[in-house]
Amino acid sequence: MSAGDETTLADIRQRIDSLDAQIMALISDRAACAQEVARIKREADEQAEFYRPEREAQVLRRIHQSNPGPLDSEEMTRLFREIMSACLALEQQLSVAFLGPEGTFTQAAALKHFGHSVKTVAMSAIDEVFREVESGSAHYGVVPIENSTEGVVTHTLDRFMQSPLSICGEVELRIHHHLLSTERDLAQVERVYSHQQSLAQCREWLDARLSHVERVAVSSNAEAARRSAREPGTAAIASEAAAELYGLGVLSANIEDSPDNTTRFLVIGPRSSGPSGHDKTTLLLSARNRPGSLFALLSPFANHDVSLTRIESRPSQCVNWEYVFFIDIVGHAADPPVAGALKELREAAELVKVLGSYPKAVL
Ligand SMILES: C=C(O[C@@H]1C=C(C(=O)O)C=C[C@H]1O)C(=O)O
Repeated sequence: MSAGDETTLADIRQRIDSLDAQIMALISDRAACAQEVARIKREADEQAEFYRPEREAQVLRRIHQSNPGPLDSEEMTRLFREIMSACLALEQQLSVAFLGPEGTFTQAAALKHFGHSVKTVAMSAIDEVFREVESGSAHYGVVPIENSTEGVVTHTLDRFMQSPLSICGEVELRIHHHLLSTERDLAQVERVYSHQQSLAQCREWLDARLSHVERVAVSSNAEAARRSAREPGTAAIASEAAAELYGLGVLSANIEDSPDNTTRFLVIGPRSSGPSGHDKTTLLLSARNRPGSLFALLSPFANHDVSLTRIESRPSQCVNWEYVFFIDIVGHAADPPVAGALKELREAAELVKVLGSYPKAVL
């Protein structure tokens, strides 16, 4: 490097220092605005809602769409996710219950959705996450819904049948599995712990690289990491967060057989979200037990041009009805086409429960 390069570097670093000072001043201005918003909300209503998922989704969408580069839009949006999280924490420190233990993918989903300025509280079962939010001990909860890793979808769906809570958000998370261990060498690994689903999702890799090694299924990936940390000669298949938390090294990264393995989570809270412009609605429906009843449930959506993105049937836990249907549709319950479909549906169905309208996941 020449003396000229050194001078240029010094100049650029000086510019970076000055930009950092400006960024800090701007973030502080933004934080002061959030405090002002909090004051106004508190004055208007003692039980004020500080967290506004629809507003946050709109802010993040705007950032995602208007990012000029060179930073990737996802990266820029993540930075703003954290700025907003810190601003909201000035208004109110949120507590978010999640399906634990510490280091699970559900915790990663909670932090992805709310940012790192919330307090996450580990629960040992989905039912406990619901109860923690129902009792008001936690403000919000995060539970897996379409989960290729923990295999608990039906549990979450069934719990909605008896819960007064609403869905106020969704989170999508790319699932990467890593082989974690305190050992430095694959040859030292004699046993691998993980959740049964994760073992299945890494089967080809395990067959190729660790075919001789015992595979032991445990209750969660985080539990696998916890055990492996205490037992020499073992490894766990789990997330990067679990590696950090339990002091394990990454022996081999991204060992999942299918690289685009995504899991969806729901955010549950006392009420659903306001309209953000790009929303989804989840409904719980049951039909009268007679021929053509499923058709009667679905035709109102077609009549009002509302798209269905998912339909799931579950045995009802009631004597009156045989099955209930969980249906995801595009749009907010307050959007005219959805409102029209719901009105028509209420005449045809035995039960129509709007589990929640919420912004489509931005990140
Ligand atoms: C500032 C507000 O409150 C919270 C913080 C937000 C932010 O920092 O941008 C956005 C929505 C709310 O969760 C608001 O309601 O506008």
